[in-house]
Amino acid sequence: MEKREPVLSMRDLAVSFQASFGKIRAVRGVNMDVYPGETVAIVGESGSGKSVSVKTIMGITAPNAVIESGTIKFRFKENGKEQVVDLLKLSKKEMQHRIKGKRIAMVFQDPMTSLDPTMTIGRQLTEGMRYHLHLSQADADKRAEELLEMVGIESPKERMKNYPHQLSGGMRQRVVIAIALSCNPDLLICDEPTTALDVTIQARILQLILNLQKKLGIAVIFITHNLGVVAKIADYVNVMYAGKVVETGKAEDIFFDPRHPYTWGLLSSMPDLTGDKKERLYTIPGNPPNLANEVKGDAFAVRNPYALNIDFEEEPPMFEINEHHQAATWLLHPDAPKVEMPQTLKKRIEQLRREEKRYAETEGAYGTDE
Ligand SMILES: Nc1ncnc2c1ncn2[C@@H]1O[C@H](COP(=O)(O)OP(=O)(O)OP(=O)(O)O)[C@@H](O)[C@H]1O
Repeated sequence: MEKREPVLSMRDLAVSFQASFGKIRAVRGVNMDVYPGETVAIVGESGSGKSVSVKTIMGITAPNAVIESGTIKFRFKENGKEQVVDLLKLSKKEMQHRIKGKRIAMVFQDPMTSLDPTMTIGRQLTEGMRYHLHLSQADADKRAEELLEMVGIESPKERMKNYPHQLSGGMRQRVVIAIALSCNPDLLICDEPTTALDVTIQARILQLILNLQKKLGIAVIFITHNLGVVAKIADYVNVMYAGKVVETGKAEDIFFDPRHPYTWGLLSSMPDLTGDKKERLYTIPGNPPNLANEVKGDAFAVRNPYALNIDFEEEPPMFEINEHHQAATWLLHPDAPKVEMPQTLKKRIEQLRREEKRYAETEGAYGTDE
């Protein structure tokens, strides 16, 4: 069997920001692999470094960002030949010409940040195709119409003449997705793509991304702090805390066999995990650490009811649970005391399993595409 190679492979990425009071260590050594045709979710509380990690992939970090270390290898075909480049070594011009919008595209939370209010939808859709794919205006127009149709926009010919403000929020995000897909990227990065939309529209946009991902077979990195969303879309999950990935695994590892107490906390505090509205939810005590200070030991220790003495002294390495599941917690050290996840979480996971089974049996879609 042919060896599977990741489309994107991030190693030891560390990014900090220069602030007037010192350095903020926003991303502190992140590894991540994304394979063709698979969806990798990044989850974690606000400020855990999700956005900074993916913005670094695109080379769009803030001017005060400093890349302290790391490599981001990206594999793609160029002129029929396979290429592997370290995105961190490419110039701005090369990123613009060879990668951005062409081979890696991004969908942000607020569609208005990606759309130009002064340009028609048609022009915004065709620009990238003309620049990257060298299509004639007529061919680009034709493909733009097809793309709008694919993302579920009716009367595409008419819509092409509209300006962004003439569309609803949900429609605007569909247009952004169409633009992102217009040059057939190998990797699509979605940073909270549904958060700014109202709940019913959120489900539809999510279903759209899911359908397109399946249909086109592209790799997707999906950032969210909603684990309910992750359960529906992800093949792999990276749980981030204070600038690090603290647990990584297949979706079933993270949802059915979580090992890091932070993941336990996240799963216990997610309201839409099981859909039981009456359930009383857990809140992870305290706040994430201030990354302007040096972190000693495990950054989660002070909030962790299961912390061991060593957690306050030494940072835990990644312990392997199986070949695709790892977690950075001293609880997995062979000498650590046996600690189990909280009973209430165990019950939630059992309920989630039952729901998954029911969902699989009925093949029920949650939300529809239209
Ligand atoms: N330009 C900047 N200057 C200083 N600090 C920054 C800058 N950009 C981000 N940060 C800090 O970096 C850390 C990580 O931010 P990031 O946006 O990646 O978090 P996140 O996990 O994506 O959170 P959210 O879910 O709220 O988007 C935060 O502490 C944030 O305040």
